[in-house]
Amino acid sequence: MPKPMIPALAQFLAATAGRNMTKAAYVAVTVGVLSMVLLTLNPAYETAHRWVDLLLWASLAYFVFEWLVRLRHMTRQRRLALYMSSSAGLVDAVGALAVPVALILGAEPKTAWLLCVLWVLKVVPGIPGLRQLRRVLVFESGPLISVLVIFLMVVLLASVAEYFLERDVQPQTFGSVPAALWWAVVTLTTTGYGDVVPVTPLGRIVAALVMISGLGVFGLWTGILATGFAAETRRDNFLKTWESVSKVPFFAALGPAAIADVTHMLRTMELPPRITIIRKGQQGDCMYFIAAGEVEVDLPGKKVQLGEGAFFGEMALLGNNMRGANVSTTKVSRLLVLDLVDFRVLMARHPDLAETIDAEAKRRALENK
Ligand SMILES: Nc1ncnc2c1ncn2[C@@H]1O[C@@H]2COP(=O)(O)O[C@H]2[C@H]1O
Repeated sequence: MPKPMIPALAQFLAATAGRNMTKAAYVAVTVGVLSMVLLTLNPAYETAHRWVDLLLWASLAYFVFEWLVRLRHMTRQRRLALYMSSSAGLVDAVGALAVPVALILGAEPKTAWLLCVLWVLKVVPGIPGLRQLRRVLVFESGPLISVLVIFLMVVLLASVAEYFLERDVQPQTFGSVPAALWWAVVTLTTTGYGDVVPVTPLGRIVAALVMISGLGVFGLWTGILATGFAAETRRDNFLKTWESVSKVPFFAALGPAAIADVTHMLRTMELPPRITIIRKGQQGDCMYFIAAGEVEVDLPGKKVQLGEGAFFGEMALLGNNMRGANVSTTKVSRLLVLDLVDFRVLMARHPDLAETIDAEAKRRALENK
C-alpha cells in the first residue's frame, strides 16, 4: 500500500538533512524570495498583497515543517546536537525562525520579511563544484593572501599619497586618509564610480599607477583561482579514472606506478543504454575499456555482448583504421577511453598489455572470418 503523502514527505525531508535540496525546497526558496522582492515593489504589492502574503506564509510554513521534521528525526537518531551545531542545522533553524522571531519582536512586517532572503543559504549544499572551490581556496590560500596583502599595501600607499596631494584642493573629498581610502578602493578594484576624482597633476599620476596596479592585482587573483580550479578538476578526474582502472581486471596485474601511468592516459565516459559508440566504416581514433555496464557488438549474423573488464575498438587501431562493426551500450555504462596517440604509448611502455590486446584482436578477426 502506498504510504500516506505527508509521512512519506516527512521521512524524505528527514533523510535529506544537510544534503542537496529537495525539489519542494527549491520551489519554496524561489517563490519565497520572489515574493519578498515583490513586497518591496510599489504599487505592485498594494494591488496583489493578498497573494504575495499567502506565498510568503506558504514558503515559511514549508521551511518550519522541514525543520521540525528534521529535529524530530535527529532526536530519534540521537544526533540532535550534531545536527543543531552543523551548518545545515543552523541554516534550517535560521530559515524557520528568522522571520517569525522578527515579527514577534515587533518588527514591521515589510522589514521582517526581508529576512527571508536568508532562505537562499539553503541552496548552498546543492551548488555543484562547491567542494572544489573550498579545496582551491585552501590549497591556494598562500598566493591568494599574498595578492590580498599587495592589494592592501597599494590601497594604503595610494590613499596617503592622494591625501597629501589633494587635501588642499579638495578638502571635502580628500580631507582625511579614510576619505582617500574610499577613492583608492573604488579605483584599485577597477569599479571607478567617479564620485571622487583627483584633480592635481601629481594626484592623477598616482591615480594612473593605482588603476594599472588594479588590473595586475585582479589578473593575479583570476589566474590563481583559474589554475587552482583546473588542477583540482584534473585531480578529481584522475581519482575517478584511477578507481575505474583499478577495477578493470585487464589492468589488475599492473603495479601502482603503472596503474598511475595508465590512468593519466585514460578518460572516463558515462553513457546511458542504447547509445552507439562505434559506427562501422568510420575512422577509428580510440579504443575503450568497460569499467561498468555492457556493450553489444553488431556483427553479421550475430550480436556479441561484452561486459565489465572487456575492451573494444582495438581492431581499427591495430589494422587499417576502419571500424569493423557497430558497437552500442545495452546498459548504463562507464567506459575508459584511450586515444590513438596514448594507445601507441601504452603499447610501447607495457608490452604485456600490448600482447593481450594484440592476441584478442587476432582472435576476433579469425572469429569474424
Ligand atoms: N567477434 C568479436 N567479438 C567481440 N568483439 C568484437 C568482435 N569483432 C569485433 N569486435 C569489436 O568491435 C569493434 C568495432 O570497432 P573496431 O573494428 O575498431 O574493433 C572492434 C572490436 O573491438
